[in-house]
Amino acid sequence: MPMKQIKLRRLRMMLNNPFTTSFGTLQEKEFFITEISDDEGRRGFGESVAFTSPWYSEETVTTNYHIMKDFLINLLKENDITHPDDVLEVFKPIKRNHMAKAALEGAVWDLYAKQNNIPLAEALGGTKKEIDVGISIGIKPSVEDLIETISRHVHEGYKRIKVKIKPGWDYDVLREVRKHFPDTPIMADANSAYTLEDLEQLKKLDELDLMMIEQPLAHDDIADHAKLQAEMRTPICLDESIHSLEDTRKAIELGSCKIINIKIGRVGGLTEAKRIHDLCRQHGVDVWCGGMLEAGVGRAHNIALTTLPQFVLPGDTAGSSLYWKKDIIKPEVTVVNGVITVPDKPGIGYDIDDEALESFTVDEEVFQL
Ligand SMILES: O=C(O)CCC(=O)C1=CC=C[C@@H](O)[C@@H]1C(=O)O
Ligand SMILES: [Mg+2]
Repeated sequence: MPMKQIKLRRLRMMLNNPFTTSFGTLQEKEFFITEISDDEGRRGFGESVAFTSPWYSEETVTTNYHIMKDFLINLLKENDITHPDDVLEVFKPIKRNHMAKAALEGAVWDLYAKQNNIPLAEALGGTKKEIDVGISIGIKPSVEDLIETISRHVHEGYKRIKVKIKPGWDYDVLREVRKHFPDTPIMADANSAYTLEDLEQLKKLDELDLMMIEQPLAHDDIADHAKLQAEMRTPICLDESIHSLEDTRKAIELGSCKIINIKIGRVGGLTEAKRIHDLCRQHGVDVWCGGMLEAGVGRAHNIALTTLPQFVLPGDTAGSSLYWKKDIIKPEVTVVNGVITVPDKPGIGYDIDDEALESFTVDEEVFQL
């Protein structure tokens, strides 16, 4: 694959609404937009998803920069890439740092699709023309506030509502939510806030007919989740503890979950995401695409991945305007009645709004390949 140069841009964007999880509140997002160009002037784009502090995983915006600049870009320089799937292999000597790897691999995939004049979704083997999406709601100051927010999004047509929970903000809150929305698909995300000592409290959630409970136990656990799943009727979905195809295989073998949330950044890129998808398909494990409060480029990658057939549950890729006053792609991602129409232009399918991109850039650096 012809590749000429890489540009790393550090961006800073304000979220429209603060996002609160069991770890704290996020108001601003800092991340990298990676751009790989070829001699013909084609440009492939990727987006890093780590946060500024390591609360979700060990990676941060700064570790992403260090790993890309000091290791991964050199590996791209030194190795021939004939297909984007090669990138996973080329990056193998570097342990973990999946979000840094995915940020560069995503740009290679977009460039490849553009060089072949096909949509990224098609390059990945996806077939859906439309995808169903849900929305993730952060922890709110009061139950009334939460009910009001859910009500707004249910009326907008989002296909499922994800509510963040933590000890002290779980069963009673969800019971109220269920009372107000008896027929809405509702799920809970605990971001690893519980242990097996909370078994009785977690089992109470079985009454509420939730679609699933996401990552109730430790961020690095697969074994205890298997014990919990054996005790609960509600499907468990793993997020934080699935980093690879191998993790997925073990989780399936142990019965740690019935559903997997695939995040491209968390698993090291689109190639690994696709492999995890394929294994889940073989085993009848449902998957959906998670979100990391992405700007337009990351959002476009999520949409392309979601066109694969085993993404049978609505993902977290909501419309751009819920997150940003202005996004960095044109047009922005729009959701109508909980559905996104997959773009059919080559690559990620959305144009980059260069003016917006420039306006959010705080730093940039160019590397020749
Ligand atoms: O809207 C989105 O992009 C999804 C938001 C969301 O639920 C999450 C974003 C980032 C970290 C987590 O708190 C979380 C998740 O765990 O899925
Ligand atoms: Mg989660």
